[in-house]
Amino acid sequence: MKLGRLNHVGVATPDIDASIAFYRDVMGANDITEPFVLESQQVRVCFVNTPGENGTAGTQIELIQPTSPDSAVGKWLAANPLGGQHHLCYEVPDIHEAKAWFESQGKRVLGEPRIGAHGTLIFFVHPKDMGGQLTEIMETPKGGH
Ligand SMILES: CC[C@H](C(=O)O)C(=O)SCCNC(=O)CCNC(=O)[C@H](O)C(C)(C)COP(=O)(O)OP(=O)(O)OC[C@H]1O[C@@H](n2cnc3c(N)ncnc32)[C@H](O)[C@@H]1OP(=O)(O)O
Ligand SMILES: [Co+2]
Repeated sequence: MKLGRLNHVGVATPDIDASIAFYRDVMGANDITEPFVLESQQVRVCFVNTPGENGTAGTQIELIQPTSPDSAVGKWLAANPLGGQHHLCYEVPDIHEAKAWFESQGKRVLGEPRIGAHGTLIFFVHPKDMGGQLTEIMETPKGGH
């Protein structure tokens, strides 16, 4: 498998509007997308775009607020009420090759690849098999960033 760029850091929050104000007013972010609900993942999500180099896209902070306490992020927030780093997302050129690779390494791939918040195929690998890090794998968008 060929590891691509770190596409985003997933940051869970109990209040996405307060987190947007924090990234804008404290962190000086000037490129934050409008939040939208991704019902399939029971999250309200937006992206804080950080500057890249030489005109390339930088890594994003993916702010995720659960729409239900029974969701993956809702459960995580119950144990981490302030929120914080929830997962890392790396790009790969071929999502199906990557899934086969992680399974060959004995890592638990959570479900079949599905369309994620960036509109490309993604899957997650269980944190207990990844040194404690919930890891999202995402197919590199065809048109780049
Ligand atoms: C914006 C949408 C975008 C997209 O999908 O495109 C997203 O990124 S959505 C993000 C939300 N979706 C997910 O996180 C899907 C993948 N996650 C899961 O399937 C579950 O959260 C899972 C399987 C990792 C844990 O679910 P479970 O029901 O087993 O919850 P437990 O609380 O029992 O956790 C078991 C065990 O894992 C530890 N854990 C849970 N979440 C995390 C995490 N984010 N990072 C690290 N470790 C995590 C938890 O502490 C438990 O450990 P233990 O030692 O047993 O207490
Ligand atoms: Co994500």
